[in-house]
Amino acid sequence: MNKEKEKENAALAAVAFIEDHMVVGLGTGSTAYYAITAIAERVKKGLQIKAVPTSEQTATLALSLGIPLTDINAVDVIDITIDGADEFTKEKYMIKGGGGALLREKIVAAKTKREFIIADASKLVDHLGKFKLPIEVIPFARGYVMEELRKLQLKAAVRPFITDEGNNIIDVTYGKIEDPIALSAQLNEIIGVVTHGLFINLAFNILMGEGDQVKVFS
Ligand SMILES: O=C(CO)[C@H](O)[C@H](O)COP(=O)(O)O
Repeated sequence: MNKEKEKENAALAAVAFIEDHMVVGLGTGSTAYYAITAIAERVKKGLQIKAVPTSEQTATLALSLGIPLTDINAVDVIDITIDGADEFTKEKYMIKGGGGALLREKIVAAKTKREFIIADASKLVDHLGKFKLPIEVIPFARGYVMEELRKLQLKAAVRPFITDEGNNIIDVTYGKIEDPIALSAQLNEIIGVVTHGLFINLAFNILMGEGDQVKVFS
């Protein structure tokens, strides 16, 4: 079974949870794309939802497909969000932000009752860290944060990319993250860090396409 079919199967399984009048968070990336197009098909057939996009890229896509959007600050809660991940463990720890949308993705996830993460089977890992960890920093703090990471003897590189919030991203090579919870707290302490790509206790279910099945991590 190819990776694209696994992504699509996971996306379709998640989209089935959406009901009329829900507020739906729309993720960013190539896996979320399958969910967004499937949601658009249901909207065309009469599904009534309001959607909150996690990036400008997703907002543009959703609008082009006729999905009605709303402002995140105009809703109290998001019922369901469907988003991708760069890596995840069976404990539902994740690295996100490969596409640079981590800040809005994390805010949307925090405001969501049921966050469905969709992925193909290649994203499941025993330990996080093979994927470089994105850290979003305000531009003024870029040099300072790079220096702090150097002091920790970490390999870090500024990504040639500006986020939707006008910030920079530093990608850090860890190899293996032994304790994601401790690392998350440590990174949050660095002045100038807006957020990082470790998502802990934010996924409700992870739906992973594997062959022609969809495996659920809950
Ligand atoms: O966090 C993300 C974007 O910021 C994406 O969810 C993540 O990069 C996965 O993308 P893809 O589905 O294309 O592999």
